[in-house]
Amino acid sequence: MRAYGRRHRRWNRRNPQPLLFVPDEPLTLAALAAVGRALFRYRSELAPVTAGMILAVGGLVLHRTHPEAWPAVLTVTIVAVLAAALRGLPWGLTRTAERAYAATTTAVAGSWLAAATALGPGRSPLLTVLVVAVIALGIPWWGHRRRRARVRVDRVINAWPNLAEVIGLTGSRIMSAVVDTWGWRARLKLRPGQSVADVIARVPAIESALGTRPGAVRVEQDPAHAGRCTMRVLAADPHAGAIPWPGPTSRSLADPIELGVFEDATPVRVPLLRRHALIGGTTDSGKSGVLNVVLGNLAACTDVVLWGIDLKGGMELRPWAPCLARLATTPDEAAELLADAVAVLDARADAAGRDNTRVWKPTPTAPALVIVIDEYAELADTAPDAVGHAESIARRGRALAVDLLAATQRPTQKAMGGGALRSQMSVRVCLRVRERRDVDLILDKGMLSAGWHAHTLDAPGKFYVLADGHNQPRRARAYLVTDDLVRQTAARYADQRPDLDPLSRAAIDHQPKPIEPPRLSADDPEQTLLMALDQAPTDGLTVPELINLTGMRRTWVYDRLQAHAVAGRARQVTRGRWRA
Ligand SMILES: Nc1ncnc2c1ncn2[C@@H]1O[C@H](COP(=O)(O)OP(=O)(O)OP(=O)(O)O)[C@@H](O)[C@H]1O
Repeated sequence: MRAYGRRHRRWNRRNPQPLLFVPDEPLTLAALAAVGRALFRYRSELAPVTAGMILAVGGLVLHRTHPEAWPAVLTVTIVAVLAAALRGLPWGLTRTAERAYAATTTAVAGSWLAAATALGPGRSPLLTVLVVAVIALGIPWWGHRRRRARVRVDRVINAWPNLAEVIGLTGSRIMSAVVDTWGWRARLKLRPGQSVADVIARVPAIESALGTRPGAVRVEQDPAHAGRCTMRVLAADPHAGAIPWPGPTSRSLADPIELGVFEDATPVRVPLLRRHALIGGTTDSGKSGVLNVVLGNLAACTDVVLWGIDLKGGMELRPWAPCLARLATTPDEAAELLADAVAVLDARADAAGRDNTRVWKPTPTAPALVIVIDEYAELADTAPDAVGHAESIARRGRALAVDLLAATQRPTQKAMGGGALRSQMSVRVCLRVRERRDVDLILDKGMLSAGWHAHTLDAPGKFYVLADGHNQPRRARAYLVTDDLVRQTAARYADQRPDLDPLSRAAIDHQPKPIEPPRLSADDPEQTLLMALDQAPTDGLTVPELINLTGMRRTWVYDRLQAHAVAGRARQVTRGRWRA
């Protein structure tokens, strides 16, 4: 190209020449350049054809110059086939299918070259065989998912400088990129002055520029360098389906609890010993689901006594009753339970002071006490006295192994009884929230702008976790503990539950009320439900009453009621009240 306007030399700085360019090379050269660029761009797709052409030319040259060299060609082929099949060499292939493909292709290509060296590539049917082989071996190549992904990534890397300019990240560079099971990830080096917050703020623009689905891009800070980050592009959502709970992995409170899995399939392990935990999220975001995973693990720990507070009439925690030493379902019971926990705390603090020990080390004979509270806001509203006790436990409980685990929809100042409690909770699990600002309420100030975008979580059980060892906004999904698994797990570990140590027991100056068993008792909850519906009063029973009677979870009761309604075995008398 050259600048237009040799005839307009009079143009100078004051009267600038319009910036017009015309090609000064012939059209054929421009066309050749375009074809060359296209061949280079599609070099991966064209690789089988290119290989076929190289073989044809190679065969011709060898036949003309060294026709007697075909045994040497065959020997090299055998060595190359063995290297590809056994070691994946020279491409470093690890998968069996890829090694088999490489070995087959090498064997076919080498045999053809040996034949062409001896006989000449023009000898019938060698050319036909070559064309058929290129097509037959090309099909798996063209269809190979990882190869196509790699090509796409290469193109993005090449186009990144332009894309970055459009997105508003001018000067950033992709340093390396790797294709993985779920998509690909790249290490980004930012221009001096740019920060990861700038990249996070531009995630929707990046998704648009890369042409991905919305919500496909994740950005993680490089812990070692403020000007670097990892950008993950997920071709498909690894958390699209529910992940079944594999069963308890902890045997002691000292073991971290496995809540679910991150998007790269690594498990989410959260330490709970000497930590209070807050689980927040809007309604139906999966708070009880996370509580179930935690309870399922704690039920298997022989050094923890579990107490529960569930002011929804025991709807969520009653199924765990066999493993709970106490369950409060009314505000008065909750206040009493927390007061007793403070008494335990005081006794332990006294003992620790006398013995000059700083921390209470949980053992099966001197277990920790974990108090699980479902819907903390309800407690703050209906039992304000209890809030003072909860705050006292939050402030002093960690060293003495009395921990709180609270779930709530919105941990506002009011709901958290002033916020003193929240500030003591060092494990935060944030499920889907309705309003963006709730992210900062549940996690901490500034977390929303730091990339903890819980308002974009799109399925129950998806969460972000902030805890020791988890300070990056990585999405995870909690395991799903089905109602049947809750029942089985609670029944399995019921006999192994430890009692409080004598010191703590003595601190509680009254005999706690035993957990009320369900009024009807058939072994099969399905039978219990049908009996309850049969014997229900004329205005029917509410769902919480049915949960109480069957000992099953809300979702189970709803599902069974729908099924019985369809089969004509149950009907809704008025809204929310059921009978046979
Ligand atoms: N990890 C999970 N994977 C898949 N589905 C889940 C998961 N956790 C919960 N769910 C489903 O989401 C629904 C709501 O879950 P859950 O009752 O735990 O929500 P919640 O936040 O406790 O609701 P609420 O605020 O009304 O008590 C249920 O149908 C449950 O089966």
